[in-house]
Amino acid sequence: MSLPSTFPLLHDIRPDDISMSPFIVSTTRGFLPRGDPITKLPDAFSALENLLQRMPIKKLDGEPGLLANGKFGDAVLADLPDLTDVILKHAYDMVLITALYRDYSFLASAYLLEPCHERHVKGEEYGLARDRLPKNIAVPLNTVSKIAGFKPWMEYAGSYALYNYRLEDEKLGLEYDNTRLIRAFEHGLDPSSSEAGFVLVHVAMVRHSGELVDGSLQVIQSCADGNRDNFNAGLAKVVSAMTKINKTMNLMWNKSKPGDYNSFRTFIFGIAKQSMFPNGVIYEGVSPEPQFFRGESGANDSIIPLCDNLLEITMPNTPLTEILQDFRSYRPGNHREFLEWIHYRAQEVGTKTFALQDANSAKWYLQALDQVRDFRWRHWTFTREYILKHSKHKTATGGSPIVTVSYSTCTSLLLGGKRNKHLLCTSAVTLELLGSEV
Ligand code: HEM
Ligand SMILES: N[C@@H](CC(=O)c1ccccc1NC=O)C(=O)O
Repeated sequence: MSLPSTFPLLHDIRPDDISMSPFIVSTTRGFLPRGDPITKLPDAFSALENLLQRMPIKKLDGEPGLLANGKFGDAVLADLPDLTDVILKHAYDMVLITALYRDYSFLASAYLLEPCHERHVKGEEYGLARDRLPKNIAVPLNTVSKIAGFKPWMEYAGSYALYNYRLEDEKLGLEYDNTRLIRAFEHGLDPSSSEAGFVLVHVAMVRHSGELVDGSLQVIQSCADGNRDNFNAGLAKVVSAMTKINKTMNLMWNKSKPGDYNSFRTFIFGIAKQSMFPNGVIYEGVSPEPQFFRGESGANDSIIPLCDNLLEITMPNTPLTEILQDFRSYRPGNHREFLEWIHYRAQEVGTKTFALQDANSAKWYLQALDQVRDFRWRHWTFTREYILKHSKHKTATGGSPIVTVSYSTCTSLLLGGKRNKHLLCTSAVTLELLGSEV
């Protein structure tokens, strides 16, 4: 099959156009939304806004909120009308619908996982979560998810991470110190907290993905044209963007402390493959059948998959391959289409072969690979320091088995020599491998 030689990528991000999804890949904003998320809901949604502001363990004013003392579940049942009809009147406004998706997915996670949080703070295991999502959350969440094209459960891009930042001062843009969270479970409304740091470092990294997208397109196009100089310049942009992304990633250690991670992590688990939800969740008013969705995860970020696809880094077939395939459906539709297009076009034009035919191109290509290796090594150290050293829970938020299974078989399949292991494996596979080795 021959693919279109160009991808309909946005060069003009049209931040004020509310008829399009906020998540359209562009050469300027990369994988960030086209425009910064709206931070306060219109008055028609004041009951929802009010509940969200009262929800976090520490509210914006520093006082304890509803999750601090197990009062959130009762407040949901008492104070939240079913706003589905109001939502349907705004179905044309994709920017608002995406903000509502973020907000209802926060409510759903907080509501169902509140009992697990209560046990976790007492030093106990998570135990069972609530297993029924009440109609006043379930129906609106299902409605906005359908319109926005997300799963009706919190996602990385459309909710917790990439649609959850605001600028303290509009003029100062996306500089790290100028960003704040819109919604939080724990202490995240305090910008110096580990929850804020965790999310805002992701945003600060993805901020550099415009240059990565731009460079990737140039690599594909110039390879198809046989234009060596442009090809090298495209790879140089990829290296430049990835160098910035990796440097920013290193901020995580300072902005979000490993020992703090597990307290807000309770709220970002999924409802599939988790001991807290052995029978999934009934969405009241939506379906009598239990629902199962993976939790959000950086595995749904598009930076590393873009590099893998562009540079033709091949993935070995392991028990985790299927899980990683499944993660793909938890990305915004346009991110997914773009990654697929890069995947097939890179093979069609032969980026790797073209790079290795020339010493200068090969140098740039290897530098790009080295950035991917750098990312994956640091990512593994995050997993070790933030999760494995502090948690006995066997499954990561996205539902991959983090510490249990012995992956020795796939280790030998994958590695084919220790030196290239971080390059060959996806991050999730890498951590499994190293988890069983280190
Ligand atoms: C303290 C910081 C982090 C921790 C503890 C962490 C942890 C994890 C874990 C446990 C997984 C396994 C997947 C699952 O089941 O959920 C994962 C996957 C992944 N994470 Fe992270 N992560 C962190 C930061 C990041 C950042 C900053 C990014 C990039 C923006 C990222 C990108 C990825 C990717 C791309 C995957 C796997 C998908 C693949 O390799 O194809 N992570 N992470
Ligand atoms: N899978 C991780 C969480 C995680 O990965 C994540 C969750 C929300 C936003 C970004 C994330 N980043 C990294 O992979 C975990 O199990 O803790």
